[in-house]
Amino acid sequence: MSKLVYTKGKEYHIGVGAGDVGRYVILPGDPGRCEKIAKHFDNPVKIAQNREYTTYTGYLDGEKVSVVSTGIGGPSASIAVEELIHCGADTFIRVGTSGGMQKEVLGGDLVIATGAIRFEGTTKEYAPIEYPAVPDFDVTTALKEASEELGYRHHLGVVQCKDNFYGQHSPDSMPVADELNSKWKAWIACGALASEMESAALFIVGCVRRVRTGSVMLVIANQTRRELGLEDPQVYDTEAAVVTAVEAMRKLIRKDRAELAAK
Ligand SMILES: O=P(O)(O)O[C@H]1O[C@H](CO)[C@@H](O)[C@H]1O
Ligand SMILES: O=c1cc[nH]c(=O)[nH]1
Repeated sequence: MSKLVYTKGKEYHIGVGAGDVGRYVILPGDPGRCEKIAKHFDNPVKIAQNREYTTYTGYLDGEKVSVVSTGIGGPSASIAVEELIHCGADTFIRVGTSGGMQKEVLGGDLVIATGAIRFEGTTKEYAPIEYPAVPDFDVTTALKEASEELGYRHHLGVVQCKDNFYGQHSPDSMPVADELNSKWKAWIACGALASEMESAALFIVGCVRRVRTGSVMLVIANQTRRELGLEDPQVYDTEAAVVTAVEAMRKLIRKDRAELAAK
């Protein structure tokens, strides 16, 4: 496979190379969330910043771990994951924000994805649409256990991914309003918990490249509740999702070590 090279030994977009990042990587969308996540690592060091991709590397339980922002949407998220795989990473947890879809999914809750609706373009260039976007079972279990132990209100289930943020929030302003509205209604009827933009790409790249992926999202608000005239608490502090992802990563590191030691 041919590889573009940004500077010698560095990946073209993320600007890092083998040895700069750990096997274990936390992936926020927002570059501004990286420093906050890196504060949970031991000895965090800022490694690179290029386009929407900011990278810090540090340690958890003595294991090298990194945080790399993906930017918004499937195209930039898939690039980050592909290039991190080139650098040796194989375990990824997305820490994002999302909008609640079911009325019991409140602002401030966490959503741990068990699957993602592929209403976006990136994954169509990887896999036929019939193939489901699903995370790794062990990563998802680690996220579930971490959120339970930390006592955070959380939900496990399917998330909806799209490319058009304002197609979610102002569907009636779009020429394809009928399609957007009827599908949104169907996804809610099927049980989709929350809407966001990167998990489908992360999960499909994970399946195709045989690496482990998972996602935890803070719910910042819920338009279904607003439409039903219910109270709609709005929460923007992502710390609960960040701590859940960090603790889940610690669990995976310990589990991997125990499995290696038992071999
Ligand atoms: O907060 P992040 O991780 O960026 O995630 C969500 O926020 C952005 C939209 O506001 C999209 O990237 C969406 O997936
Ligand atoms: O409503 C929301 C909130 C965060 N991210 C989204 O994609 N949608």
